[in-house]
Amino acid sequence: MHIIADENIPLVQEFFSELGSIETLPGREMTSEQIKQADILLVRSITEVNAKLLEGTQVRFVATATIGCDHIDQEYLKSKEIGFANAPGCNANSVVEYVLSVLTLLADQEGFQLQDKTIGIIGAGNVGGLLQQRLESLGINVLVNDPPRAEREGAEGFVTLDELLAQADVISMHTPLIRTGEHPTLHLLNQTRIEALKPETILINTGRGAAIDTAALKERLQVKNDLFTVLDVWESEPNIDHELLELVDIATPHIAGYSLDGKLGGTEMVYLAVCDYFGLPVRKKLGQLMPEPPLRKLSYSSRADQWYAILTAVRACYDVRNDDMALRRAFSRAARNGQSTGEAFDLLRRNYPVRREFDTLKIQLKTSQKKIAAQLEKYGFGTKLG
Ligand SMILES: NC(=O)c1ccc[n+]([C@@H]2O[C@H](COP(=O)([O-])OP(=O)(O)OC[C@H]3O[C@@H](n4cnc5c(N)ncnc54)[C@H](O)[C@@H]3O)[C@@H](O)[C@H]2O)c1
Ligand SMILES: O=C(O)[C@H](O)[C@H](O)COP(=O)(O)O
Repeated sequence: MHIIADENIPLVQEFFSELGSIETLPGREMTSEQIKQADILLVRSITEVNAKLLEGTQVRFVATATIGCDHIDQEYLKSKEIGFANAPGCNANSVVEYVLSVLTLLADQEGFQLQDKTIGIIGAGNVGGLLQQRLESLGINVLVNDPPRAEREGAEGFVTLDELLAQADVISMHTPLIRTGEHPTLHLLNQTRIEALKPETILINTGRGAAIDTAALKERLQVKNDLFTVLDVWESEPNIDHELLELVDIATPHIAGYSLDGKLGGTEMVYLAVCDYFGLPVRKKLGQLMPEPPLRKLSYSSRADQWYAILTAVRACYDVRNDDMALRRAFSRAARNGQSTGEAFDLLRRNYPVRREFDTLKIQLKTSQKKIAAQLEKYGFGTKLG
């Protein structure tokens, strides 16, 4: 079998080489001509997979090593009996840790306690649901809006979008991009809803950029400048709106799900899906291909304060400010040199540094610090007393 894969799918050779020949290509520019001879096409979210790409090829199976599928024309695939898989939940924990990094940073900077805030989650699937669990275990009040789930499971435990927007101090968006149907998310936060946001609301979007109307958000920020905004995803990536970038407080290049753990999990999931589809034995396991690196250790004995321990641990693992700075620097450099900022956006994503998840950091504490250990564990860190 001939397999064509996006060049940014880690361990693709290691997982797939026994199944056939592998060719890797830049995902943004993949053409029908290039993939003509492929039996299997492995993509990430930057490749539009539709009739234009697949017509005239012999592709029999498409897999995306991502959670989101809005770049795939699944109806077309069905009509041509081409198999399909994505990687549900593969990087959910990474996104949750991104949000925790944002929240702890803001609480520290602005001097508030997370337990005093109401956090509204829009879209409570793998990512939003995990975030809800993590926040509730920390004693934070959470409101959830997810109409498809509310219809299936009953309204209890859910609020309407307008209730959430009116009550939440922090809004975290985790919806897929859905353009049609009963519950579309395209410009879910439209002008009216953006205007209705309470002053000082913290708005975080790690779902898909087009769930927010960029023009309306820009207008609110330009006219009132009274929101705190955190955007990881943008309309028209990689050619994002420069004025909006200047206006938001934390700006990152769609890397919330980019922990190494999340990316490799995505590769493993699509490998398993290919084996299943073609009835092939599963011969590779992530653990064999990438033995766990030794746990990193952090000693925490200097201060008895719980909050300081949390900040230290979160920052040691993932500090969102580094990604914000990298994006702004890359854009200034590109503008100075007359280069495309779209390319700079993609380059940052392609060369993203290794980021490990919270459970790979073990925090050594004194036996007297049991309470701190318990709190750190709720964030997902490993701890060791004594
Ligand atoms: N920034 C990143 O790096 C990153 C990483 C992973 C996923 N994502 C994005 O996050 C999205 C969500 O991921 P997930 O794993 O939780 O997906 P999921 O499919 O498990 O959950 C999505 C949830 O959104 C709900 N939903 C659908 N329409 C809605 C609407 N109109 N209003 C409110 N809720 C609605 C669904 O019912 C579902 O519960 C993905 O589709 C992807 O686009 C981004
Ligand atoms: O949907 C997803 O899984 C995420 O948005 C993922 O992080 C996207 O990464 P990309 O495919 O753009 O590299």
